[in-house]
Amino acid sequence: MKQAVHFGAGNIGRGFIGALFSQSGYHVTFVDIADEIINQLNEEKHYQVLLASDEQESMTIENVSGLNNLKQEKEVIEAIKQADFLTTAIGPNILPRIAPLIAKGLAARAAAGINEKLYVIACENQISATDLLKGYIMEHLDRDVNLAGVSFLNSAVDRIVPIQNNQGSLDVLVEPYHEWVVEVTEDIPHIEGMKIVQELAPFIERKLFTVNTGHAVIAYFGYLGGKETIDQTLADEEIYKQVQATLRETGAYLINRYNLNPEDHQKYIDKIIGRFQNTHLNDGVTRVGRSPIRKLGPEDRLVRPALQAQKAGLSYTNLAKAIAAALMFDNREDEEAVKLQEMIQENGVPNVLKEVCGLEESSELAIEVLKQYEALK
Ligand SMILES: NC(=O)C1=CN([C@@H]2O[C@H](COP(=O)(O)OP(=O)(O)OC[C@H]3O[C@@H](n4cnc5c(N)ncnc54)[C@H](O)[C@@H]3O)[C@@H](O)[C@H]2O)C=CC1
Ligand SMILES: O=P(O)(O)OC[C@H]1O[C@](O)(CO)[C@@H](O)[C@@H]1O
Repeated sequence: MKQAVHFGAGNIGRGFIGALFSQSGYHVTFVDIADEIINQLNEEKHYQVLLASDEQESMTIENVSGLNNLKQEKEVIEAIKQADFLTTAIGPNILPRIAPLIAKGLAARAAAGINEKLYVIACENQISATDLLKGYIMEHLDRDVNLAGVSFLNSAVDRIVPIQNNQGSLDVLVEPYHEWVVEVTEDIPHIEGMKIVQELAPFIERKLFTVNTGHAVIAYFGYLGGKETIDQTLADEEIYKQVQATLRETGAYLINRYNLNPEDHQKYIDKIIGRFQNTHLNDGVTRVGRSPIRKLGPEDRLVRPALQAQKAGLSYTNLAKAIAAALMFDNREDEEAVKLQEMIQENGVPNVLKEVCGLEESSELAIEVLKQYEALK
């Protein structure tokens, strides 16, 4: 049987990427630090993916097992030796932590003279996540290790999978929509639901700066407004208009940059807003707003489109307002939110804009964000 090794047996791992491999006839070995999930995968050997829709369809995901990367290093290395695909959905900040073990697996493959193809794909909300992962792996590999059969492919993943409200069960509730786009310039085995493109940039920017920007706007304004979930927040007319105005700004940048058809792009935006309104998902604003330091990074969903819009002479006021709202995300349960608020308390917003967002104090965007921050306060 063909083999996929997937790091991260969480929501996207079980509810999206692992499920597609299983449905494509692969055995999926999930690698995770969560003992409970790993043990359950090995005992039950299957789980359900449930669609968040009126029809409540479900599908059984079989041929799955689990390994704990902290306790079963040898077994993970062996699984990587046998793998046809190695994927991750673990969070961009965790990639450096799993890279040493992946490097050991690749070195073991090379030492055993295994020349079969292995495709490595990081499935994270991050531009060029696989390139980043490759960089971390290379730091732990000797230069002479033969990687001839290994292809590192960048990708964009889009499926809303909320935090699961079913402690003790492997089943995952997911939205019906999904898109997995992989940048490939060679022949690659067919995987159900994987879309192949020659150039990923338009796809990942369109997705990050529409789905993720829109979601972030809802999450941060929803949090400020004391809302619990994304669909509840969107029912607030003022926030709904704020989301639309922000997506008009990212849309103008995307249309200009990638020569998109404006009508088609508006349809794309409308469809995404419809996905956010799904009442079956019960998706919390704190999940969607999680890790604000990462989300405020220079290459991420708020600052990058704002800077690009500014450079292109387009409006970015609403994006600046969203950045200001993100700076106010003071969820005590979120490690990064706590750190962000400490940074603001200790050094002030202009310093955070420089350190976290890469914005000089005198830059037009920093000045606009500060103005919006004061207004929101
Ligand atoms: N949930 C969603 O709707 C979407 C999430 N994504 C991206 O997918 C990635 C994963 O997100 P989720 O599945 O939502 O997160 P999650 O928290 O449900 O899953 C992450 C998994 O990684 C495991 N993990 C953490 N540290 C580890 C380590 N050092 N070694 C091995 N396993 C470790 C956790 O135990 C957990 O099971 C993130 O980059 C996210 O941005 C992308 C699209 C949609
Ligand atoms: O997973 P992240 O990057 O923390 O951000 C949450 C975002 O990711 C998603 O889970 C899926 O794209 C969205 O729901 C949301 O925009």
